[in-house]
Amino acid sequence: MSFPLLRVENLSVSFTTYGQTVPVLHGVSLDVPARSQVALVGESGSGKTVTMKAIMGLLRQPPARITSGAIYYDGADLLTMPEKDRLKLRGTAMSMVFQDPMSSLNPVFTIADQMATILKYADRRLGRARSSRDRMQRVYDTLAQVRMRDPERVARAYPIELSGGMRQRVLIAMALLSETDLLIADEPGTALDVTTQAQILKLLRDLVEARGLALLMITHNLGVVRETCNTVYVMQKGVIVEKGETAAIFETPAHDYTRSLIDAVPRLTGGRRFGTAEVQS
Ligand SMILES: Nc1ncnc2c1ncn2[C@@H]1O[C@H](COP(=O)(O)OP(=O)(O)OP(=O)(O)O)[C@@H](O)[C@H]1O
Repeated sequence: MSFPLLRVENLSVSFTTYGQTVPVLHGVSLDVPARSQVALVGESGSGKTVTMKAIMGLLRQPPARITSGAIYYDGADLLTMPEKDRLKLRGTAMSMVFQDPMSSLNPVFTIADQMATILKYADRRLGRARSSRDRMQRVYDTLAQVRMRDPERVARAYPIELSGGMRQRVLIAMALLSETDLLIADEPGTALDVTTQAQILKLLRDLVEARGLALLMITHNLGVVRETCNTVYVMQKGVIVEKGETAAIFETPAHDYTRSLIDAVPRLTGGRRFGTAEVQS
């Protein structure tokens, strides 16, 4: 059997709180082939974050419990492999870009400190030797790759000294530090104004394409999907209700729920789409 880079197969998860068990994912399956850009879209509470956490091994069990399924990375089941092998993959083969830069960056350390630490751990996990000078050079180079004009100044800064857009770019740089094959992005730029978010999404798409990475984008916004992904999985109440090429999904959505997500797409140009009519603000 040939596997895509990432395959989630028949994944079911439930949560037990106050003695009550509530299933939240019901047999979720999705594929992310190498070098593809795939979106998992659904409204708040549909189960996107739980899916992402299960993939990254960040689901706390309990209260969560994976009741069925498998998650294959490069053909190996992440759910049954020894924890040390899984840790090796996280932050090296697959990395995350989080949506909220302020809570993902440590306010008391400079950007350089935080990036160098990530690099140090990635090097250690991969058994790679690198001097601290080489490490700093790599930090500057990576900041330049996310289009920071003055990487050395940014590296010296504390998170509070940077704008929201710059902080989001730092998070992308952090995810790129390791030679990752798969980037999982959780609504990057959501907290930013639409123009800055559009720049962040373009940057992400350019980097993913230039480096031949696979991208799994998690979002509630089909507008973000249109900017970044070729394939879409639509999730509702823990079930994948529709899957298809992005253009086809926008053209002929098969599911009522998908149609309602399309109708709710905020325009990056300002304005909003209601049905087929476009209203400019
Ligand atoms: N720790 C938890 N304990 C109990 N239930 C949880 C927990 N985490 C998530 N859930 C439930 O799982 C379901 C899916 O939540 P999830 O966070 O994956 O949604 P989401 O699609 O990512 O939403 P959002 O876009 O708001 O982040 C929700 O019903 C939520 O209440």
